[in-house]
Amino acid sequence: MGLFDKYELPAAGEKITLQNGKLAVPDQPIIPFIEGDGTGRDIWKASVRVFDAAVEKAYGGKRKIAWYEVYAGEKAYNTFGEWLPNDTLTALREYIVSIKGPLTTPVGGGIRSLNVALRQELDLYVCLRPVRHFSGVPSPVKHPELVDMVIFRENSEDIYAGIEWAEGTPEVEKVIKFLKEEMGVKKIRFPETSGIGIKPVSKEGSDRLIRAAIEYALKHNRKSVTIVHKGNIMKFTEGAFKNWGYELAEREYGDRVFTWAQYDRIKAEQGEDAANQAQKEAVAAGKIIVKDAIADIFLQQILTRPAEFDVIATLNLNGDYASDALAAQVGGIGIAPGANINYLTGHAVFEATHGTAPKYADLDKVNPGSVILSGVMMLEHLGWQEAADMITNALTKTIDQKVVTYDFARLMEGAREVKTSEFASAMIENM
Ligand SMILES: NC(=O)C1=CN([C@@H]2O[C@H](COP(=O)(O)OP(=O)(O)OC[C@H]3O[C@@H](n4cnc5c(N)ncnc54)[C@H](OP(=O)(O)O)[C@@H]3O)[C@@H](O)[C@H]2O)C=CC1
Ligand SMILES: O=C(O)CCC(=O)C(=O)O
Ligand SMILES: [Mg+2]
Repeated sequence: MGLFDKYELPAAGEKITLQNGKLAVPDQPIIPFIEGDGTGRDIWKASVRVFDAAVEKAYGGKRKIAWYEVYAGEKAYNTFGEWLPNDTLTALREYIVSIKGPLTTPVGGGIRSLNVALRQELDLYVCLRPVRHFSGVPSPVKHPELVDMVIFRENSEDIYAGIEWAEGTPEVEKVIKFLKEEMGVKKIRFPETSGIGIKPVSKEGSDRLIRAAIEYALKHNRKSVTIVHKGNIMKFTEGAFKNWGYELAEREYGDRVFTWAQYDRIKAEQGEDAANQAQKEAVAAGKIIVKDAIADIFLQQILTRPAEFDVIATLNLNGDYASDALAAQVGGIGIAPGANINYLTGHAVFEATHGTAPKYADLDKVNPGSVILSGVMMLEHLGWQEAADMITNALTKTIDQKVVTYDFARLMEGAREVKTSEFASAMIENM
């Protein structure tokens, strides 16, 4: 039997492979893409032209991406009668690096998130979302340039595991009975009418996420890693995440980090001045400060003192909220890129932070910037830095010319509002 049940094999290109833990990228790599639902369709059409133009210009035709369409969401359902065909998972595994548009998830019922399913099936345990300001991009805050953070969101656990039972079902009745009778739980306020959700958070899952964040901070000369959690309330999930983070930082990176757990120990033994002095010396020695913040105050402080935050390591739900909040500070979700990565297998699925924005679907209206910048992250992941830089420069230049889509135009003086496709064309002209 062939590789796929329903899909044809790619017509052109060669496979990316993993050799000695590193990606080996041929000049014509096969890269699967999922177009996405809703505005995903408008955005993909525009973005792919930008990617192809940049690669062509950067390498004079020597390199070219062999795009390979795979299906998920509405297009998959309409074509194959399945929301997430097995062939898609096979392709994403086989070809290692891919990119996707957003996929719709119904609220309160219906299918579970296909986006989350892809992350779980490929064990893409890091959701990496860099947030920084591009000059000229309109922002609701006075100093958007102070925001330069990289979110490491745990991508395989937490309430996104989808372990929940609906109110009124025999299943939830059974779970509530078990909790009351066998676990001594007395605090379910309305046991007759509750739905129940379960939040699994493991040491292994937390360790690998926090390790990836610290590795990133070391590699990119960042100043700090902040572990963001709600550990005062959820002690054995979010609180444990914080504790495991400090333990891992000291155990695996002892000579290259200084943690606030260390600070607290020094303070308890030798006083506050000694602790401050120890932290000062660590900073002077170029060590990374590993600290933590409770999620609610974190959301205030990223607004009031963004310069104090750098790399962020957090659990799945916190990371989801923080991503959209931080995106707003640097110009909105129209320009917020991301990647889902397994650093051990090399598998990576690049995708924007935003969703399908259905009210704008097929209007050729929305900002393609998030997917375009996700593509920049993908090109960097492939080691095609020249093409990546060409796109970033073209994006900056186009925005500087005040040629922007509706989301920026409504916040800018003297902007020329263009369609999704026109923005891509303007970028290509600016390369
Ligand atoms: N990874 C994924 O595939 C994700 C999927 N989703 C799914 O998407 C669907 C819709 O979710 P929703 O909560 O409405 O969030 P969306 O991110 O889809 O849209 C919310 C708002 O964000 C703005 N926006 C989104 N994309 C762009 C863009 N490219 N350019 C400019 N502005 C943009 C628009 O704001 P305005 O109206 O102010 O112009 C839009 O109304 C849901 O089914 C959800 O589950 C959500 C997030 C991620
Ligand atoms: O899967 C979805 O529909 C939403 C996911 C999401 O909001 C995210 O990953 O940021
Ligand atoms: Mg989200």
